[in-house]
Amino acid sequence: MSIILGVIADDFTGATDVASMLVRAGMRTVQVIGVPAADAALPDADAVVVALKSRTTPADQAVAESLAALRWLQQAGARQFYFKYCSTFDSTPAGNIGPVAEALMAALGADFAIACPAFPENGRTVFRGHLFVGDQLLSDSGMRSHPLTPMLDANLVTVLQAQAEGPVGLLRYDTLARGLQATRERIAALRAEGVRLAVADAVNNDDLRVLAQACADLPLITAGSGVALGLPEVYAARGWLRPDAQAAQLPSIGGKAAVLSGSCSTATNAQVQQWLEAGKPGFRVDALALAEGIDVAAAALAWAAQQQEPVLIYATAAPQQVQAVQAALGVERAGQLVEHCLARVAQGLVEGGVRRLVVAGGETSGAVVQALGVQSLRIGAPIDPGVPWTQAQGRQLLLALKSGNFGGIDFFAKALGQVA
Ligand SMILES: Nc1ncnc2c1ncn2[C@@H]1O[C@H](COP(=O)(O)OP(=O)(O)O)[C@@H](O)[C@H]1O
Ligand SMILES: O=C(O)[C@@H](O)C(=O)COP(=O)(O)O
Repeated sequence: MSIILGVIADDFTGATDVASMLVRAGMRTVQVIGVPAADAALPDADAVVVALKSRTTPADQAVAESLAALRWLQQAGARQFYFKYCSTFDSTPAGNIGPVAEALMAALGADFAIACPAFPENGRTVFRGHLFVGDQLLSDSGMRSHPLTPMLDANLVTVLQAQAEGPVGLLRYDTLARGLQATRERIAALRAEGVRLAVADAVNNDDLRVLAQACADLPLITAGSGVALGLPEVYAARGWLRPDAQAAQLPSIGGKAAVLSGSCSTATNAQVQQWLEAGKPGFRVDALALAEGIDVAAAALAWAAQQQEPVLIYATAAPQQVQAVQAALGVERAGQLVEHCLARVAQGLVEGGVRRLVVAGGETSGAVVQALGVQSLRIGAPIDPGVPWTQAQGRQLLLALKSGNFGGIDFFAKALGQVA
């Protein structure tokens, strides 16, 4: 049987987030790492999420990879497509949300798509086109000082218009509140006005469900993971999907456990601090030492081998420390040095018997998963909203890829506790 939904995700944690949303509602979902070979076996699933690492690459590269993912998903028989980006709309004036969305639309012959990063369960809401993180505007939140994609404007219409060639409009909360018919009519009016991408408000899950239904006949949805919450219901109503209550089952896997953290988000900083304050073992990766050529990965692995309990190895640092490192090394070099180090540590840990690994940070997870040679992930139950345990397919290895800003303060211990 061919798949129903084909998702193109711009980073690896974002991919597990949207996959988790689909699995939760009974859609059997597989996440593949990168675009599979043309002759690769088709996963037995209702939805396939292609995880790219295209959020911060040059826009033309992100477009090319996303189009390759689209072609593969089309060949796999997908009936609808979904471009998943971050619930905090992580991007730069050069992209990559606008260019990728427009390229996918062109390839699908679509004249309209919504753009909605809302994920109310995790505090991301869109109101009058402005993105809130909890009670703060995006631009007042910790995303202001993100190492790679600082978000300085909460007005998504402005942010997206700077990245897009076609006109960007707004689909407002008061239309959604009037229900499906009103939303469909507004979409028709926006299309008639020539709007090609419309930022959609959503302040709660009901809004997301209305959006999912209103977009049921559009070839492409562009969104965070939130809108996906309403899709299984749409597909079930069409008779395409029989929800599977076992969709989130993973085997239990014994062996050592560890946590790697390269995210510098507010949430991850608090999670790392809590772990250390609880007296659990932690090793700090010093980015400046990496730049001096010191073999920090080897030191971290030697230290980890001496510990009896699960370890945390982290580069996570407060915004001022990150800025100081970036001033010394440059943003890209600092990021790459840290990612490369944590990826090597992951390889060493797995070689040393670690079978349950939590990784914090999207780019970091991308580097780790690639270094471990993982090709696809089966998605399990969520630990906290948006972060499921996953199993590297065909391997005795469980991975929890945590989006930087997701998870409660005790996330690391909670995650490990669930698969102890
Ligand atoms: N101490 C540090 N100094 C500079 N850059 C860092 C430091 N720690 C981590 N980084 C880099 O910051 C980036 C964090 O991005 P990511 O892993 O996607 O986290 P998030 O999910 O919070 O966005 C990565 O490129 C990582 O290598
Ligand atoms: O939508 C989200 O917030 C996440 O799924 C996501 O994409 C997070 O990315 P990182 O913060 O870079 O992990």
